[in-house]
Amino acid sequence: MTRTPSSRPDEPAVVLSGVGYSYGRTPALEDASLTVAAGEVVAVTGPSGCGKSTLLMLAAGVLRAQAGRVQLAGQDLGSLGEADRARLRRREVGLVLQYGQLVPDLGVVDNIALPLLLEGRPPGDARRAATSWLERVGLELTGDERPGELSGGQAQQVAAARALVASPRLLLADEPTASLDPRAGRELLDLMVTTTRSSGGSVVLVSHDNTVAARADREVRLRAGRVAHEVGLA
Ligand SMILES: Nc1ncnc2c1ncn2[C@@H]1O[C@H](COP(=O)(O)OP(=O)(O)OP(=O)(O)O)[C@@H](O)[C@H]1O
Repeated sequence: MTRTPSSRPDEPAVVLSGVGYSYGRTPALEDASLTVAAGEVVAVTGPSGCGKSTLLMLAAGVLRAQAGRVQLAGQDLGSLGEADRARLRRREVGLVLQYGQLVPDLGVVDNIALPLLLEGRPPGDARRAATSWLERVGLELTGDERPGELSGGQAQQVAAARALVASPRLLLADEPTASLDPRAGRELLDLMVTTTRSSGGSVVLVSHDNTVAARADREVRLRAGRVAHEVGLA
């Protein structure tokens, strides 16, 4: 497991303070706050359109908060330019999005290896680690398949492997099991939570699914772009 010098073990993985975000005239989040402690697993739930994915994208620094502040691994994202935000995200965050978002022209193993290659790991090492993650997420593939040849569930498993391969300090997952059958979904969720936690990392799970929320220490419910309710589950 590798930890970067910037991340202290007791520092919250991410802190969102009074954040706001609108897509043009459509408000998505307003004055939303959330702190995810080191090692914590948080489920973000709420009805469609309440701002869950937007919150996740702000936490990852993919979107930039229009109000309030986001600190990722102790760094204020608002003070960083695009390139520095991308670098910090690459180092600290594993992102699993709803539809996998894999690189279409790369084979499955190369997709999984990508975060390690971008960190400068030798290609042979990176591919070996990627191949072992392919098995750990439960896929029996050669590794040369292109994302276009995968089912939705397989694409989610590959996306999870890509997010986990670099031992992220913060795993952010948007409906990570939506395309999987219940058993495969449970197994993938377990793998994501136990692996990230065992290396001291934190997990944020966005989901409609109660079984996903039940896997968390704490559930944060959003309603119409605001944190409506927090439920301790542990
Ligand atoms: N790219 C976009 N352009 C315009 N409006 C958007 C965009 N993405 C989201 N929105 C709007 O922002 C609001 C919050 O959307 P968001 O996707 O964050 O909600 P969500 O809770 O994740 O929804 P779901 O559970 O359906 O995925 C909604 O009103 C949505 O229509």
